[in-house]
Amino acid sequence: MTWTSELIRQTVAAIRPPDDAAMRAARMHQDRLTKPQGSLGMLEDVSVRLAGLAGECPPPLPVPAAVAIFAADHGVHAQGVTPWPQEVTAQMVANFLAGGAVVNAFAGQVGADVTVVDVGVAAELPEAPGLLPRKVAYGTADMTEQPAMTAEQVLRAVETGIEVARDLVSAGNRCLVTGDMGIANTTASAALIAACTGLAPGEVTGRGTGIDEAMHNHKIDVVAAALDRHAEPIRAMRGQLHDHGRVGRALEVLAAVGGLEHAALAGFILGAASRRVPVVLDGVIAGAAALIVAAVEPDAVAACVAGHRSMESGHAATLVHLGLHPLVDLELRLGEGTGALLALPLVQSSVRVLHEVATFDSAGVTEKQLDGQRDGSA
Ligand SMILES: O=C(O)c1ccc[n+]([C@@H]2O[C@H](COP(=O)([O-])O)[C@@H](O)[C@H]2O)c1
Ligand SMILES: Cc1cc2nc[nH]c2cc1C
Repeated sequence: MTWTSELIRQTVAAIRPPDDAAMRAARMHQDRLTKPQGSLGMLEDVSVRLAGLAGECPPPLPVPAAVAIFAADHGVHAQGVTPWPQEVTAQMVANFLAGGAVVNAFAGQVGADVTVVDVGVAAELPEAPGLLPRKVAYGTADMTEQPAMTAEQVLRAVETGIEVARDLVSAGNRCLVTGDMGIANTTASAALIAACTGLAPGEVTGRGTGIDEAMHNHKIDVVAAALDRHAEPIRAMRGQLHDHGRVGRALEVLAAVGGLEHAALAGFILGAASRRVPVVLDGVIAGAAALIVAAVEPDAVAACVAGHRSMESGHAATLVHLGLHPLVDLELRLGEGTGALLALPLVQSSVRVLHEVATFDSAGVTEKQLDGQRDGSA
């Protein structure tokens, strides 16, 4: 069985490590700007990381930005892991396209374009402006019974994400934002997070859209059952050194317990990284996809900015594992791309500082005095 494709291979091969010289230049430039050194806190780190990604200082302004909402359904829904009926996925897609969801309000507020991608919604969706019909399957299979996706399906979904990233960048976008919609996708996310981090299902399985304790306990058991069934590919991925098989091993785990939107999001992140364009991650679903990306190509994480920390348990551990620091923490647990969109102006502001803020020299502002200068002895 082939667990990679020419497009995926080329995309991964194009990903480069961050450029040290550009990062050093950005750090030095930050230190010359008219502000006390380090006073922009985490925003300075974001600007330095984006300089490393772009390979130049200052990096391009991450404007304009576009959010891609990958929508799909999940066979594991049949296990009773969420109180919401599966048709809500398709209904929310219609709501996104009509402009009536929270993601539309937030995208409007920050000037981001919205694209909705049907990568695996169980229902047939009518054509509509703003909808990319890229259905790979009518939802996944139940991961407690068999792999959620076939090899062919996971590859097509990853390729879809790569192509969406490529097309949004070709259209002029300089920042990509992840969005997702899929009833039951927090169960698949928990399984991916447990598989990639080695943490126990009870530590990474959250309450999703809001479930009671009994359903939460059952959801943990469902995640544990899926991990047991697919223990072999998970062990193979976690035991691997960085050899040539790492892409296939990670994608086999993604196929076993992931969703079609996770696969497309993984491709979207890889596509952004290969084009050296930043991608702002939303919550636990994008985080789970990013863990697979890190297993495929660790350097791709340099393209990622963690927009926020979701309330969903498992997301905090995911960010620690990725080495990413969330920009905002507003106790959100909505998905759609909402947390990432709120963080977008912070990312953009961090880079604008490198472009526009005067230096002490150019503005004629006196710099902080050294100890010796203050007491007149130097
Ligand atoms: O982004 C998050 O961290 C997040 C946390 C909880 C729920 N969600 C959203 O809620 C849906 C999945 O919830 P559930 O309970 O059906 O698994 C899906 O459409 C996600 O976008 C998203
Ligand atoms: C109403 C609703 C909106 C959502 N947006 C993202 N996931 C969602 C889940 C539900 C149930």
